[in-house]
Amino acid sequence: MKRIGILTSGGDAPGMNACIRAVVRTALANDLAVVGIRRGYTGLIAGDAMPLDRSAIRNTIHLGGTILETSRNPEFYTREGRLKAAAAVDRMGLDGIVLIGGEGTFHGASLLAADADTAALVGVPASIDNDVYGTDYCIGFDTAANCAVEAIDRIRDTARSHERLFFIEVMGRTAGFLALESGIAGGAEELIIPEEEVTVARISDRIERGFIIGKKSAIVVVAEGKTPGISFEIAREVSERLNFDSRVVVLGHLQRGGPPTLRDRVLGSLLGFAAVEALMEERSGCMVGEVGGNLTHTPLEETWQKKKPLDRDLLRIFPYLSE
Ligand SMILES: Nc1ncnc2c1ncn2[C@@H]1O[C@H](COP(=O)(O)OP(=O)(O)OP(=O)(O)O)[C@@H](O)[C@H]1O
Ligand SMILES: O=P(O)(O)OC[C@H]1O[C@](O)(CO)[C@@H](O)[C@@H]1O
Repeated sequence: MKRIGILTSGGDAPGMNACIRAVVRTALANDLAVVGIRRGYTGLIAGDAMPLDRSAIRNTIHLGGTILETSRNPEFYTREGRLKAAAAVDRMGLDGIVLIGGEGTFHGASLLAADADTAALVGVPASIDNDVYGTDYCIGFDTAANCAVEAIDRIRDTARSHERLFFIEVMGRTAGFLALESGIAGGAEELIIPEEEVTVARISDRIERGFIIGKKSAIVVVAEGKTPGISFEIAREVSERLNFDSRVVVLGHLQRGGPPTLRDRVLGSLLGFAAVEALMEERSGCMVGEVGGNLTHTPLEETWQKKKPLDRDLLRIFPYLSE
């Protein structure tokens, strides 16, 4: 292992820069050359790389987003696109690549490894959705969840003052991690997550029960699921059923930006170090993660083929604490 590349792919996540910084510093300390590949798989296909030295990553640990930029690249879904990427990896003379991204990024990486005899590939989980199997937390989740809790706190002030029902939609394409943890921490009255069957009748009944026992306002946290903006329809139906005024707030991309929390900086640093260590141990086709406080290596295929479950205990306590 002499020369490695690093890229960020999929949605940006706060803490990606801490991870890039850790990869660069660990690699340089071990006499490996590092190049940054710009804009995820778009840059990999184009061979768009820049040398990364100590000055490139200095003063970046506190920055949200990704200094390498990122993309969602349609061409990588095709074998032809991935073969172009493999050819570019050869041209760039890379022995290994650290891929920082989510489950889609690792799905693409697994297919790249199957299509071509290419550089060693090691993934680092980074997604505010936290939906990657093989790690308790993904880089970026903690910052996004704290952003959602702050928003819920602010909305609670106005909800209480006006005696209103609010639907707050958080991100999480097919996963309820953000909704569950921010809902518990923000004291939400109800949760709507893709992992659970939910009906307008159930939501309405729960809110009504709260009113009967003396609540004057309520907050429902909704995971966007596959349909961002779904909260507007749900809010309309619940409002009609209860004959009670409601408002909707979609947090959207607000949750993806901002300085990473301590947890995301530490996780990014740890997993960046671990990724370079894995490459030096001649591992390939795996993702580094942290499970139960231990560093782990999970085959890339498992990271997207297996479904990461929500914390059962958090799901169990929610109905008791929300009443
Ligand atoms: N099934 C797939 N086959 C080939 N490439 C894929 C596949 N899924 C995703 N990719 C590639 O990986 C990129 C990133 O995936 P995706 O957009 O799903 O984000 P992600 O890594 O899951 O991150 P996030 O959780 O933030 O959305 C895609 O734009 C595409 O280039
Ligand atoms: O930036 P885009 O392409 O709008 O992606 C939005 C999606 O990305 C995620 O934020 C994950 O990064 C999902 O929760 C959301 O559905």
